[in-house]
Amino acid sequence: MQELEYEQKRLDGVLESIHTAQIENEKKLSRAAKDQAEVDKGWNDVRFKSSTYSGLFETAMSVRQQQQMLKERELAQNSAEHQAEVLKRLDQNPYFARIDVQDAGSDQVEPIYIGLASFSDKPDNFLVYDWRAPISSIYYDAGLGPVKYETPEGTQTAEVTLKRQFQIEDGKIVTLFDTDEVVGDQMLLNAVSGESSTKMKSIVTTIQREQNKIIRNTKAKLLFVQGAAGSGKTSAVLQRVAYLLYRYRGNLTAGQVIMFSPNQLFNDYINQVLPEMGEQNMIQMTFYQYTSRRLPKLKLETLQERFERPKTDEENRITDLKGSKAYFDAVGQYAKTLNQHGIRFRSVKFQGRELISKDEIAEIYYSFNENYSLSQRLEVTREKLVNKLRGYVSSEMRADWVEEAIQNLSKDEYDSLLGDQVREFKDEKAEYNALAKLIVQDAMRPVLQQVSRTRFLNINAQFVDFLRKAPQFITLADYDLDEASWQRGVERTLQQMKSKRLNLDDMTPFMYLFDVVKGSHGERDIRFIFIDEIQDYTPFQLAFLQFTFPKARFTMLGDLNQAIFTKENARSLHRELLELFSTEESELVQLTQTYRSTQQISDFAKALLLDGAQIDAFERSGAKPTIQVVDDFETMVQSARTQIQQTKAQHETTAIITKTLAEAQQVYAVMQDDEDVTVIRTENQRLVPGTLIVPSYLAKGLEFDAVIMWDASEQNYQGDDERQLVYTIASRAMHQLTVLAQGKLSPLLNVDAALFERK
Ligand SMILES: Nc1ncnc2c1ncn2[C@@H]1O[C@H](COP(=O)(O)OP(=O)(O)OP(=O)(O)O)[C@@H](O)[C@H]1O
Repeated sequence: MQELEYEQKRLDGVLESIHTAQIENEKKLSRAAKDQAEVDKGWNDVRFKSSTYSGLFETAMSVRQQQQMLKERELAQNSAEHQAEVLKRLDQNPYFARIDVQDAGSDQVEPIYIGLASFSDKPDNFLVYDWRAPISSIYYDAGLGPVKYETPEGTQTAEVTLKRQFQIEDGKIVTLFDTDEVVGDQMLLNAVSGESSTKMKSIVTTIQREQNKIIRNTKAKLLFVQGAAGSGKTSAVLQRVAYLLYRYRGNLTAGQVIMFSPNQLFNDYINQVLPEMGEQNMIQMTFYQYTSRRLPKLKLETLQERFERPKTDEENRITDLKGSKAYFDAVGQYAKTLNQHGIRFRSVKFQGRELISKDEIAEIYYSFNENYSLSQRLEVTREKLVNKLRGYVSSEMRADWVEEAIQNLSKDEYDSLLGDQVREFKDEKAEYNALAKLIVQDAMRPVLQQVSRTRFLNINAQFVDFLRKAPQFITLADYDLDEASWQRGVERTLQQMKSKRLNLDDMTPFMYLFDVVKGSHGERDIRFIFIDEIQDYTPFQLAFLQFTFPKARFTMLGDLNQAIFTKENARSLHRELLELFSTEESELVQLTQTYRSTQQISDFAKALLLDGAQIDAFERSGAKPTIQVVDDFETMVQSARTQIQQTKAQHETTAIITKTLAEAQQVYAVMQDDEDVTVIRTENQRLVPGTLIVPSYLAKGLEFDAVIMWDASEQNYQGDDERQLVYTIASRAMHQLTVLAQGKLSPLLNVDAALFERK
């Protein structure tokens, strides 16, 4: 009790200091606002003198001065504003843990209080340490006793004599307990027994040791995290972003960090975590969005198409080939041949007439010696073409259309054409020439622009040429394919391209070829790339991302058991990754403990896998999953309704996860008049509270209190390659899992009868 009193007193003191700091900061803010007003007033004194050179110079100088002042004020204001936010957050919850640490060589034991941000009332007197500070790492890493922790100056040894955890609400300590474990199980239990919500939560107070390793790793060029469903991969990685922004503050901005996520719904699900921790959000994208940004004119197949479109065996084998690293290398080899011959151009046209033919462009392109790279060739070709076009201006000035245009000029058009130019001409001819030149230059501007944007490259034709020749650069037989089957595949791609569409299989190679031909050096200012659900990427895509972000460190998270798009190929992914990144630069972290689901659900989900050995359930008890096999659709609906009512009574929410979108629509059609039911049709929707009906491929990464797996019948889930899908669906459930099936249960759900209840 004494301890509680002591801690409450200390807390009161800290809160008081926070309030004092808030008042000080308020003053700063209003001072900054006042200064701002003065700067604004200053603009009125900036005289725009533009008739003379010295006048212009003077104006520029005073503008520059104003800008400088503006910048300083803005900086002051921003930091004061930022500080206001930090203080507000600290006021709500100043800290969540205390560790007592005695550094080696020191005779003092120092209590360290850990919170979401650092706070000191005077220089070097830290009342709260940021959870990302080097010393805070101890809290997550070790129990009592001797410890080591990393500091910018090197490894430090110390002794931990106390670990204490707090829950603080409205300025009062509601719970306090001491522990000798890493992060006490009780605290973790409290954290994970909560209900699901439409937004992911931060795990800052209960980060586990293995997770902490992921969060604080700064060495690896490739950090590969293999973790079971619900093992906190995504949670840990969001903390990692926050950590990196802190660790490299001043040198790293949120705009230099990109997170590739599986779908938009997931983006929406995680986008509160960083702002709630007081950090800016990183750039979040799906690979789909990335490609559409790069190639807006080509439409990539949607997730639904990728998941549901039936494919023949031959198509599947082609897909395998196109996802391989060997195919990536094939693009590179093909591109090399373009140094000698074979580049495809489009002629440069003006008003429908061909000004420079393809052959002419090719002649220029290949007129440079073999030491030129593709990008240098393109660069000098572009320059030559621009010069050539400039040369056309004088011949074009004599064209009939120009004469006609001049004759038809109205007074206004005449004025705006000449703009600021002096209007005194020697004679009529000089006037005519001046006008003609301006008219032709105007008309040609778009052509010049196209040339400078290298539109004369015919990338579509180039890509088709590559597809046709690819068998020269890759061994088809390795993929059980022959020339004829390959060429049939090429025809299918061609058909798609006619309607400006591409599959993901083709889209990435297309972008890569485009980049290589243009000599792109990638997006070099991006420093960290995070890829969630890595198992759904192909080695080709990963090699491409590495090429695109050459300066970035990669963190890849995945669960090979949830490979619902790439299926069995995902198994070799890690090996292939090690070919992209050298072994010394890569680190693999495995997370085996799952936190999302109750022990009963985890055990059941694990049994669905053939080799689910490396999954440890967290000890949290709940009801066993139920399996109910019924005769018809109506009874399935009935059972679902009963389950939803039960979950609702406990203030929890249910998701019905169907295999396909069509099924989701079908279920929605009969349930739409029930209370609070929403169907998720596309990834661009938002998650809302209430009952959700979601197709499986959109449920990736999400979690729900209760999950109803819809129609797990033999008819619906047949092949062994759907095992991972079944596992992914089952592992979305936190407290309750209900499997419904119509007719006969899928053999994929044949697990030990002790693991579930049959209804
Ligand atoms: N250290 C932790 N403390 C508290 N809760 C945690 C911790 N780690 C994970 N969780 C909780 O476990 C659940 C699953 O975490 P998360 O979604 O990050 O897992 P995941 O590995 O990305 O899962 P999946 O692969 O299935 O998408 C979340 O509710 C998360 O809050």
